[in-house]
Amino acid sequence: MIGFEQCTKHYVLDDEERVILREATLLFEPWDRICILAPPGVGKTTIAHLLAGFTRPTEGNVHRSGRISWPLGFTGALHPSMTGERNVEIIADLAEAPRNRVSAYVAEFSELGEDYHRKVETYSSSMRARLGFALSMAIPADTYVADGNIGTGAPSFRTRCEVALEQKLNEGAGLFFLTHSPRLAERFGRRFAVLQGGKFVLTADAEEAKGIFETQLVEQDSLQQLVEGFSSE
Ligand SMILES: Nc1ncnc2c1ncn2[C@@H]1O[C@H](COP(=O)(O)OP(=O)(O)OP(=O)(O)O)[C@@H](O)[C@H]1O
Repeated sequence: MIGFEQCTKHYVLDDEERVILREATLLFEPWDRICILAPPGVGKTTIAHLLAGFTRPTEGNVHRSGRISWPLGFTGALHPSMTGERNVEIIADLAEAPRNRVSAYVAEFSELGEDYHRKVETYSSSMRARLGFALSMAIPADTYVADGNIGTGAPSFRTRCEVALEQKLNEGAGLFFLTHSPRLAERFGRRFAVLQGGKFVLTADAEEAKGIFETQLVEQDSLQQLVEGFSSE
């Protein structure tokens, strides 16, 4: 099993504590397809980073085994003064994946054309994002980690990303996906949860998760209006 066991994660910023997880447990098989619906700003990226091994829990354990991807589309490892191609070669070597195959896949998938051979610092943010997502799909994983959306940029590229991920899942890979999109959760998930009070709450199906999530959105909106009301007084 992989996942979270009695896991607490909080940040302290300017004496203010932000709790993301509070003694939360969610254990699953690497090939499970878990989608967690959560409103904006409650910690989706942080939780994805915990499972990807980018950050550590404040308390408790994160269990990782097999090949767990970094969050899909992650671009933080790209070195700006190297070309897209050189970055891909280095990352393929580190992941012990065949660099020629990985590079050919990324060049084609990212649709960067000649820019693939230019320095990453010359890329627009959407070009970086395309490179990052193509790389995520090119490096094999047993469990893919994602937060937010699947893919980025133009609708045609997003569709391409969704189709590519679906193919990996159909081939047997697992998915741990935190999102605010019920559509994406329903499309990619087989088990569903919401994040509530810093805990993972598994639901019977996508419909139940969506119901709880929509209530959370309404509550978040009401709270926001309340705060704005106070600050304008
Ligand atoms: N390194 C950090 N130090 C302090 N606070 C942080 C840090 N990283 C994130 N946070 C805070 O933790 C909370 C959750 O952030 P996170 O990015 O994980 O949420 P999210 O659900 O992915 O957000 P969004 O939906 O906007 O993408 C936010 O209040 C954020 O300001």
